Amino acid sequence: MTKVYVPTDAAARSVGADEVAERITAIAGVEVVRTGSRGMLWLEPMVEVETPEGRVGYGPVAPEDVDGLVAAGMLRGEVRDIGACLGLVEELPWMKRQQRLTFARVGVVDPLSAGDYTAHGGIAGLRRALSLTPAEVVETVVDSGLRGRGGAGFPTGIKWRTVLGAQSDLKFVCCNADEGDSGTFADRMLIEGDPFTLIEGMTIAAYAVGATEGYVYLRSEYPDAVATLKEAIEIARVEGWLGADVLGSGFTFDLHVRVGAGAYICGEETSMLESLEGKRGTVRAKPPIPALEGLFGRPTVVNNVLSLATVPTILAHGAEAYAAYGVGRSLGTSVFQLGGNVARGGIVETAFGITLGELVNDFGGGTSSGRPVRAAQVGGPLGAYLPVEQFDLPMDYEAFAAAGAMVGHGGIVVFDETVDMASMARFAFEFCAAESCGKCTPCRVGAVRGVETIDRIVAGDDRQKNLVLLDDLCELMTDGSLCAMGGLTPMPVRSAVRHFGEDFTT
Ligand SMILES: NC(=O)c1ccc[n+]([C@@H]2O[C@H](COP(=O)([O-])OP(=O)(O)OC[C@H]3O[C@@H](n4cnc5c(N)ncnc54)[C@H](O)[C@@H]3O)[C@@H](O)[C@H]2O)c1
Ligand SMILES: Cc1cc2nc3c(=O)[nH]c(=O)nc-3n(C[C@H](O)[C@H](O)[C@H](O)COP(=O)(O)O)c2cc1C
Ligand code: SF4
Repeated sequence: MTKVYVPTDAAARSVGADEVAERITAIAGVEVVRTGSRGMLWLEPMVEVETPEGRVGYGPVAPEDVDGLVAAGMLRGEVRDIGACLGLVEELPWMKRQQRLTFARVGVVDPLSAGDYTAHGGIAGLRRALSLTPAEVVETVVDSGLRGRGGAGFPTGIKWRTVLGAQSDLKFVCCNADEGDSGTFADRMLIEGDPFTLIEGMTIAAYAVGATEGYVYLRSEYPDAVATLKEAIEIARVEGWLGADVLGSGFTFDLHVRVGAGAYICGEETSMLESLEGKRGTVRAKPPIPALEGLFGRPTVVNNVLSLATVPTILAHGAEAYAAYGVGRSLGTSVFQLGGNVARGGIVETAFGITLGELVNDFGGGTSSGRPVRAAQVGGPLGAYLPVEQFDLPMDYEAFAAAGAMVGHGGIVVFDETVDMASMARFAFEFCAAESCGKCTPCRVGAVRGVETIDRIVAGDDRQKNLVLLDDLCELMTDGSLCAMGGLTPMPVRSAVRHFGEDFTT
């Protein structure tokens, strides 16, 4: 029987996936399977067709297309490529060129089927972890080279080693699923498409450091992810993957979901901890680091969704297998996210070392406007703007840092030649002014003064003097801010001035 996979994630549903599924279900001889999204963003749901001979097509299908596709024989497998059928031929190679480890099951399995999960390799990592000592699990993660996928790139295993070594009667694992950065959506897609992987990763983390309780701090803007994760946790408890005696090992760990309230700053780990404790989300000074004094003052692992969701594959296949991907100190794969003015937006999981240009042009297909690409902002709203002349930069934490940029969470937002970089720099300050927690002066006041300074530069008011003032302000915010909100806002500003200075004249 022909199987048609129709995504269930929020983005796909917002463009009619439920109706597509309904219409296709009515066709004899076709089974509809709802999975998470494969990760390609389109204005129609990306549907995949599989016949007994294998996968025959992957492409966008709007509800009103279904009847036409049936008439064309596509759903009976007579048309080999659904993309070609719709005049779009790029999608299948786009998927095949990826190296999906963290996202291996996303778009393949029913997100809430425990049977599907184990049939596709789920729980193998947890079983392996439970056969090792906690210290051995930690060292496996250290050896894999995994670095924090939330943006800062701190080695995950080293963080866990600190928590393991801390003496306390109570320890926690907290997953940062606040995903506040514009142009990032991988955390959401992972949770909506393969939630058990995150649960498994958190359970392994808890075993490794000696924690008994975990929290997922999930943004309220993701109601589908909240519902999916809560249901997955219930199922995991029934399966014995969580609870008083995980897989009969005697180890106890349970997990709770806490929903944020729309503050970007609550993605900063110490604000997130304050919020989890029921307080207003403001930044705590570090040290002490959360690894030593985190949630309710106890040693706490704080990791991003993707850092935790990558741990099961590392445990299942070994540190060496994971570290075989990547370059330099940027090992493994990263889940890059293409957005903005790009022809084919979506998730691209590949080994580190791929260039920015390959991602934007080969995977992304250039701009959606058809005009030439002018710049990409990498790493969210606090990341640098890179001109096309720098698109041969490899996606590598150190190479980006050397270029005055950051890989961050792997979000890439593309702009065409019509972008005005002075207004983008102004926006960086505006964003900081709106999202600042207000605790320290360089950020709270500096962001407002930054907007005014850029306005004077663009108006041609004492331009040279104000450019110097802008540079001073950026230096002060970088060095004097309590957290990376104020500390990194100068990065997009300075990169815009450095690479696109012509936009700052009247
Ligand atoms: N994902 C998003 O939506 C988003 C949004 C805004 C910013 N960011 C990212 O956040 C980053 C900044 O985050 P940050 O301020 O938490 O970075 P950081 O460098 O202060 O910390 C990174 C992580 O390493 C831990 N750590 C640091 N030193 C340690 C040590 N010696 N031992 C154990 N653990 C240690 C920290 O507790 C934290 O968990 C930026 O680079 C940006 O890319 C991400
Ligand atoms: C303003 C600000 C917002 C942040 N938002 C997020 C976020 O939404 N998700 C995230 O994982 N990390 C975010 N971070 C980074 C966290 O503070 C922290 O470094 C991360 O959760 C650690 O996990 P990792 O080591 O697995 O990346 C943010 C940092 C700052 C300064
Ligand atoms: S840099 Fe901004 S967000 Fe961070 S503590 Fe200071 S005021 Fe708050």
